[in-house]
Amino acid sequence: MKQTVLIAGLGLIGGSLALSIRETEDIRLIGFDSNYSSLEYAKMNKIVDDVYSDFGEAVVQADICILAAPVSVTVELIHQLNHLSFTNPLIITDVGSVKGPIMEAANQIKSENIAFIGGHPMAGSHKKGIQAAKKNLFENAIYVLSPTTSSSEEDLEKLQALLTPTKSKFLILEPDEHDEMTSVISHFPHLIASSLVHQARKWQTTHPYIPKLAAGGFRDITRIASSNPLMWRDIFFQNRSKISRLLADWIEEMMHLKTLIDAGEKSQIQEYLEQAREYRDGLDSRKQGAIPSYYDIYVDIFDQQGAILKVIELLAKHDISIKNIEILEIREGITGVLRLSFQNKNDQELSQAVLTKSRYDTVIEE
Ligand SMILES: NC(=O)C1=CN([C@@H]2O[C@H](COP(=O)(O)OP(=O)(O)OC[C@H]3O[C@@H](n4cnc5c(N)ncnc54)[C@H](O)[C@@H]3O)[C@@H](O)[C@H]2O)C=CC1
Ligand SMILES: O=C(O)C(=O)Cc1ccc(O)cc1
Repeated sequence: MKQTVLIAGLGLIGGSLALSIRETEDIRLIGFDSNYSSLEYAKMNKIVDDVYSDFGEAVVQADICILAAPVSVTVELIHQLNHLSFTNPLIITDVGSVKGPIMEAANQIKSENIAFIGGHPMAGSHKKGIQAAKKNLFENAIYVLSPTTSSSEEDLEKLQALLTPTKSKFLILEPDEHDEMTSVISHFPHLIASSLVHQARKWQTTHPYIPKLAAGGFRDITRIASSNPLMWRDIFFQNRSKISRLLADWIEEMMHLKTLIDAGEKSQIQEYLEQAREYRDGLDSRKQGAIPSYYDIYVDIFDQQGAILKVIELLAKHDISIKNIEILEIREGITGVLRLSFQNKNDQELSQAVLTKSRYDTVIEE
């Protein structure tokens, strides 16, 4: 019998999940969103079979429901469940970047027919909305699952089976442990990235060349500051106690660094940098990182008109999808370097073969 799967919140993450599971046999995929144009887009592009603008009407039909709205909305939707009646078993999961408040709301679900399993696919982008959704967004990413006392082993297996087409890697975590770790490796770095951008903006008033000088390093470390402010506001608010603790630690760490800098402690500063480099280099993010790094290739190009386009066209001809492109260095008349990022090793290796055949110099850093 066909299972009905509801995705509540058809944005970047909900839309990407829909795209990766929609070809599964024997499921009817339905979507709910408060934004009418997202519903229309999802229906027009056959991302889901049917759309609903009323959560209650949609969720009572579902066998599995994925809540993919902002964290605070997800909490509200969970509370709404207590005003509905469920006659058949229903597995509910979510995709929220913070688990604590969502699991707290889930613990208050009254219906015995609902099994709740927290979830968080650890991949995304700075874009938002269903138009930015991608079928392979979660490939190779960690997908955190947090079962509750309301869910059985069989429920967990059913959910994992549904999510298998995402090609992500499941990791079972306690919600609090999840929130602690994501505050360190995702939420807090985001705050710092935004603060660095603010610092540069302040200095620009007296140093107008700052934007021209902002090179690869500044761009690398502040990339995530270009993400969706509404979503991140919600994340900071929902995980504020953990983030505040990290801020206090960070301020202490900065004070320590200031002491070293003010005292001109060369050797201690070098040791600090060496220790950081050692730890950073040891993080083999492809094997153990929560947020996977992409598979990169560095390509030498010459500063000629259309040089970048030629590389892109060459790869497109071979149906290779590029996840990200960055120009690392290009000055007039001089060789530049393009960093191309791919979703998986296969695309990375295929691209290298294609580019080498066309006489490009490429490097893959191990
Ligand atoms: N963007 C990212 O990189 C990642 C986001 N997440 C989590 O995924 C969730 C969704 O984020 P995105 O898809 O990026 O955001 P988005 O802004 O692309 O999508 C959110 C969707 O929720 C809908 N929505 C907002 N309020 C609603 C309401 N009251 N009722 C019904 N629908 C409503 C919006 O119309 C939109 O379609 C968030 O909880 C976020 O923490 C998880 C992993 C990565
Ligand atoms: O693009 C990046 O580096 C991200 O940080 C994506 C991301 C954003 C939010 C999440 O909860 C998980 C992953």
